[in-house]
Amino acid sequence: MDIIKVSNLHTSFGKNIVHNDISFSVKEGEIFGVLGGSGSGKSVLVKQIVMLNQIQKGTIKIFDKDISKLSMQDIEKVKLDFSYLFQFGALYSFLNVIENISVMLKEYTNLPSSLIEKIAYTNLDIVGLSKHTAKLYPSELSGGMKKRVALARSLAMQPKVLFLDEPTSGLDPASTQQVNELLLYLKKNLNITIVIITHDLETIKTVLDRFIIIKKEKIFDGNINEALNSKDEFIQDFLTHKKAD
Ligand SMILES: Nc1ncnc2c1ncn2[C@@H]1O[C@H](COP(=O)(O)OP(=O)(O)OP(=O)(O)O)[C@@H](O)[C@H]1O
Repeated sequence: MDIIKVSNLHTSFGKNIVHNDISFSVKEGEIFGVLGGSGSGKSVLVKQIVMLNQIQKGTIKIFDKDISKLSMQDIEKVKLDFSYLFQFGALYSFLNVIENISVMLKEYTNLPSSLIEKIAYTNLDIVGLSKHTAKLYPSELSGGMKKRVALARSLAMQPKVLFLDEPTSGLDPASTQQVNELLLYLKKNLNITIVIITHDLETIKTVLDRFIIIKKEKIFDGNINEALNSKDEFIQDFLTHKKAD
């Protein structure tokens, strides 16, 4: 089943044409990548899907519903099924780890605080952090740990679709590998669809089920083997990082 279906999307800012007739779909349960060089419109595209940016031309369907035709009530409902982790998804510096993970639950649910704490600890465990980290403040965490806490906060609301903008940016290779393993673990153990913006070759090769590459137009749609077999020079350069940044 298609969870997201983007059709004939056109986006421009003044004379800057960012998306020229982009269509693709994301299937339930897959880890899907949105790839492209810097400024190619990846973030704008994902923000249009999560309804933070306006669609100028074209349609986006979520769970088979055209998002431009949703009622305010439906928009709120769909937004609860989504979790969007920004590139620099900052933690609240004045809250400890477990409080950071609980923030959304406190704001958007009426659950008793004892249950919220339980859910927060469960998600701390899911992202591979021990309960000894629960009372630490963000300034006491490594970059990789901060990413895990931000991920735990996103997962706490039990989203159907998780959107991640550069989940491994700024991490060393070992932490990158750990986050990649975590994403595969989430896919296997939680019933979740993940859409990732990434430049990271390791993530592209080991984590993504399928991906698109955009460069105004969609220039690729498929899996890593298909991409590696492509005769397109841009795609080959992209996959060897000559053009990814
Ligand atoms: N609100 C806006 N007004 C004008 N131009 C915008 C706006 N938002 C984005 N852009 C332009 O749209 C283009 C795509 O931006 P976007 O942030 O989606 O790129 P990206 O592919 O995510 O880049 P990066 O990999 O560097 O994060 C850029 O040229 C950017 O300057």
